[in-house]
Amino acid sequence: MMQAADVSVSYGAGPIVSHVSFTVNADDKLIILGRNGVGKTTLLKGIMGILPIKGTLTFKDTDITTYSASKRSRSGIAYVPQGREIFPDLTVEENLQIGAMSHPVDFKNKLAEVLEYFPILTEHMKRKGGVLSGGQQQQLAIARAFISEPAVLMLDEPTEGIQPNIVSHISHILTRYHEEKHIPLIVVEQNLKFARKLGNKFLIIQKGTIVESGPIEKLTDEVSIAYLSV
Ligand SMILES: Nc1ncnc2c1ncn2[C@@H]1O[C@H](COP(=O)(O)OP(=O)(O)OP(=O)(O)O)[C@@H](O)[C@H]1O
Repeated sequence: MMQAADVSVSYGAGPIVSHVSFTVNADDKLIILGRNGVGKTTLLKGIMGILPIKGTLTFKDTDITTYSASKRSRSGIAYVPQGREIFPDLTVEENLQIGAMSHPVDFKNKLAEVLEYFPILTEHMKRKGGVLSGGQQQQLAIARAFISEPAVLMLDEPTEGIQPNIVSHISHILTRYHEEKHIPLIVVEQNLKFARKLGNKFLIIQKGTIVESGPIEKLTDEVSIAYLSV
C-alpha cells in the first residue's frame, strides 16, 4: 500500500531523518516512537510532502516522491498534525467542510457518517473551533481527516495533552475506523500504553534513524527503557 524506501528528510542543512524504510498495508497500524526531537514529526512531514524527501515513496504502486502535499492529499494521504491545527475562528462545521475540500466526497453524507464516530461534535457544529476543549479539538482534527475518506491516515501525537478518558475514546475510534475502512494508520506517539493498545507494529527512531522495529509484541519494557525512557 505505502512504502518508504531509504527516505531522508532535512530542513536545508544536514538530514534530520536518514535512510528510513518501512511498509504499511491495509491491515497495519504502525506506531512510530522515539524521544523528543529525534525526527518523528519531520518524517511525517516528509511523507505528507510538506518537506522534500530523498529516497522513494510509493503509494498504491505509484511513485509519489515528487508529488506536492496537495497532490498527496488528493491521492488519499491524510495527516492530523501535532497540536491539531484546527482553524480556531471557523466553526466546527466549517472546519469539517475544509476536510472535504478537493476530495470527491458528498459532504452531507460524509458528515453524517463521521459524526457517528464523534457524536460530541454534533452539539458544537455552530461554535468556533477555538472554544472547544483540547480533547474536542483533537476529535475535530481527526474527524476532519475522516471526512476526506483517506486511503492512509497519519496522526502526530494524537494523545498529547488529552485527558485519559478521551485518550481511551480516541484509541477506540481509531481501532474501529481501521477495522471498518481497512486502511493503514501511521501514528507518532509517546504514550506507550496507547501505542501498545492501538498498534500492530512499531518502529523506534533515534537521531533520525530506525533503531528498533517489529510486531508490537516486541515493544517490551526492556526496549522501552533502552530507547524511550528519559
Ligand atoms: N523548521 C525547522 N527548521 C530546522 N530544524 C527543525 C525545524 N523543525 C524541527 N527541527 C529540528 O529537527 C529535529 C527533529 O524535530 P522533530 O520535530 O521532527 O522531532 P520529534 O521527534 O517529532 O520531536 P517531538 O517528540 O518533540 O515532537 C529537532 O532537532 C528540531 O530542532
